[in-house]
Amino acid sequence: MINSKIREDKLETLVSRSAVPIIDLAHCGKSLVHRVGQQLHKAFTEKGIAFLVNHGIAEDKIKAVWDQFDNFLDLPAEIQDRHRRKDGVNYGYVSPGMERFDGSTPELRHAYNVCKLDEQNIPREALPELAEDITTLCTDLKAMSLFIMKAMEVALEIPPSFFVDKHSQMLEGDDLNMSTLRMLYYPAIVDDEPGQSEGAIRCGAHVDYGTFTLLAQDSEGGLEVQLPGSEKWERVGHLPGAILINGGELLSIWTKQRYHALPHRVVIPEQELIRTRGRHSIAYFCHPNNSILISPNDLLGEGEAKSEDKVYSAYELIQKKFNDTYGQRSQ
Ligand SMILES: O=C(O)CCC(=O)C(=O)O
Ligand SMILES: [Fe+2]
Repeated sequence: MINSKIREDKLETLVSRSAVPIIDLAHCGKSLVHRVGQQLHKAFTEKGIAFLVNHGIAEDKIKAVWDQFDNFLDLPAEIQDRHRRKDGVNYGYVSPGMERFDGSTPELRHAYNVCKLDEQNIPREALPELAEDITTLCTDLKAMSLFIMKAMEVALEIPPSFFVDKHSQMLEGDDLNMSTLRMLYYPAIVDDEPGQSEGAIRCGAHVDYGTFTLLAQDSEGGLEVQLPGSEKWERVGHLPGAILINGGELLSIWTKQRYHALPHRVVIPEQELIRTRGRHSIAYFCHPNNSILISPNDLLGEGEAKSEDKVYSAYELIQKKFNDTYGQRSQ
């Protein structure tokens, strides 16, 4: 009996194989922005993913937001309904089954998107502490994103502020910029419950749409990625306290695919014990301002030929993606 259960400590992960680059954001010695830039450049070109450690965002701040999202999910349905994501906007509550990343399989997860720190985006009235905790975390993640952009500018040898200027309206509202803090809760899997059949998924395979994503996940596991050049799904694993960064599609277009947009998904854990527990994560999706034109010719390397492809704005590119994900349901 015991043999039929897969033990967590026996599972091979990218963390257990030391296959994910780890980037230390603590300042020591050489100029921080240069070192981080070089390490990010290597990580984005070779793997599309890295762990950021010593990033200065206390674990308590992240846990506080997870706890507050649990409180939201305990609210009466009529209060939750008032905060549902509506047609044409990105902020608000998305209940299980509303998103379909692969176009067909519904996601078994609760999500709450925040694109601006105001009453409309955050259920402040229902949960004043949630508003406070989200505001603190958003401020930290935004600052961290801006630092990462500066490091990327140095590594790519492009004009200072190239990225920072194009992301100047992060968290000023989805009408200006689609950057989003997304709280996520994947409920425990109860076998035999309708909708949790074979083929069910916590989050279907996709690449993130924007510039890059910062992801804080708990220790429950389930996140899998396809590393560049491979179709094999590999478990990421858990590095305590680390924040994961993965490249998005816009960054990949911008860099003429030199930086990878990493396919990823969240599966239902194989281990019986773990699947009966819920999983929390928080993603901060970093996007350029909606009006920015994303041209692969902006960052041409020496001697590289110009692309003749049609140039779209960040807004046009993301709308196309949203239509694929939410289908006719909410977009
Ligand atoms: O929950 C996670 O770990 C990943 C979520 C994700 O990839 C997404 O929402 O885009
Ligand atoms: Fe994602």
